[in-house]
Amino acid sequence: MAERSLRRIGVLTGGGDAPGLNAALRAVVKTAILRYGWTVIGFEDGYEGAILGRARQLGLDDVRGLLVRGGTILGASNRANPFFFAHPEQGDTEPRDHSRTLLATLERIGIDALIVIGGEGSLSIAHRLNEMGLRVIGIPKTIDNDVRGTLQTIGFDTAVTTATEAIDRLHTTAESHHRVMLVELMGRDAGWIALSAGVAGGADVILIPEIPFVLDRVVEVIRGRRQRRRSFTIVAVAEGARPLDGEAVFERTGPLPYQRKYGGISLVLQKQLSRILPTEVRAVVLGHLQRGGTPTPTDRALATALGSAAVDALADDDDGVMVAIRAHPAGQATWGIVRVPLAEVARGPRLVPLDHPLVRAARGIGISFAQQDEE
Ligand SMILES: Nc1ncnc2c1ncn2[C@@H]1O[C@H](COP(=O)(O)OP(=O)(O)OP(=O)(O)O)[C@@H](O)[C@H]1O
Ligand SMILES: O=P(O)(O)OC[C@H]1O[C@](O)(CO)[C@@H](O)[C@@H]1O
Ligand SMILES: [Mg+2]
Repeated sequence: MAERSLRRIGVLTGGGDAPGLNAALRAVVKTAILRYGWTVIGFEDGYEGAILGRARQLGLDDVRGLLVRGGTILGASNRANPFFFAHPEQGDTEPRDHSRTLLATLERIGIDALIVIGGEGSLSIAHRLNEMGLRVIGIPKTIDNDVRGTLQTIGFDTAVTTATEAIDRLHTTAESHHRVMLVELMGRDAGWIALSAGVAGGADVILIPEIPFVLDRVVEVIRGRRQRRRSFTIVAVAEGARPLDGEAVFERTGPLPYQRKYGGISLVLQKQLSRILPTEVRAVVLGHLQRGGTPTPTDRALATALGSAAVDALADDDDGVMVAIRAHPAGQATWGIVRVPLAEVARGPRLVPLDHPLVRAARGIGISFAQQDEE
């Protein structure tokens, strides 16, 4: 039987943490033990633990209470990349390719297959390791929701819930003080959080990386609202948003193209708008509040379904795939689980399509994206 051929599986949580990671770990461990009788080894701090051999067995007692707990009991890392890693015990002064070190570590610990719970970055790494012969199953998690092949990632719903609540709160104070409030939301190169929370929170302007903005258009919206006796304006800004004639605001964290840390666009806009407008303009960077705290019921359910399905995929002898959420083709349920090749996931981040129904609806109700040719 397939389930007897796999006895000892590894699991790690890569990239930034996200609410629901622990719920996914719980589902992996419980399904592996209760349904298949396997042993589960958890690697600490993402790929770092898999390279350095920092690992521990996870039993049923270790995952008790995890459904509602934010973060990840294994620790995470959004820096440790086995293909570009400075090994502390091998005297590396510069990062180099340690993918073979990782494979040797897994072999030494006796891992048959690895479940990688990660975002687009960690799953791209998982794809490369799979090409080198490691048996891998991916689970999509990231508050950014930027993973190809799945409708939704674990953590996104919680981040949008937190961001929406923040916009709701900013509304009342903005209105009382007749201010322009800019709220900067995470998401890297994708605008999913800003779009979803912006629409759900009733923002007046939404700036996302997929639609480069024109500052004059933002000014026009604020002035237009004042003329209609709306004395305040809420602007939801994705951290990766960029002006049509300029660049996003980020720091480089390394030489590779994806080694960027976004943040600060709302403060730049605050200064620019303050120079032009008589109105008071304030900026709020919501930051890691979006990644913290207990997962929403939706994220708990997705994490449980995806975690359990990843173990089933291994039991079916599947390999090199990510378990994903798709609209249910037969329509008996609102969603179903499919398996998507990691090669597809590694093609790059999933950005907001310009014809997305939320973009259309936002425009329909008068929300501005500050686009150059906007009506
Ligand atoms: N396209 C890529 N190919 C290979 N490695 C990547 C890629 N993008 C990012 N990485 C590396 O993968 C690791 C994790 O990436 P990243 O920080 O983007 O997290 P993630 O898995 O996408 O999750 P999250 O976006 O939620 O933080 C980092 O070491 C990063 O340098
Ligand atoms: O925790 P750090 O290293 O500041 O990373 C922040 C980044 O991670 C994310 O929260 C998740 O990918 C992004 O939205 C954000 O740009
Ligand atoms: Mg990512």
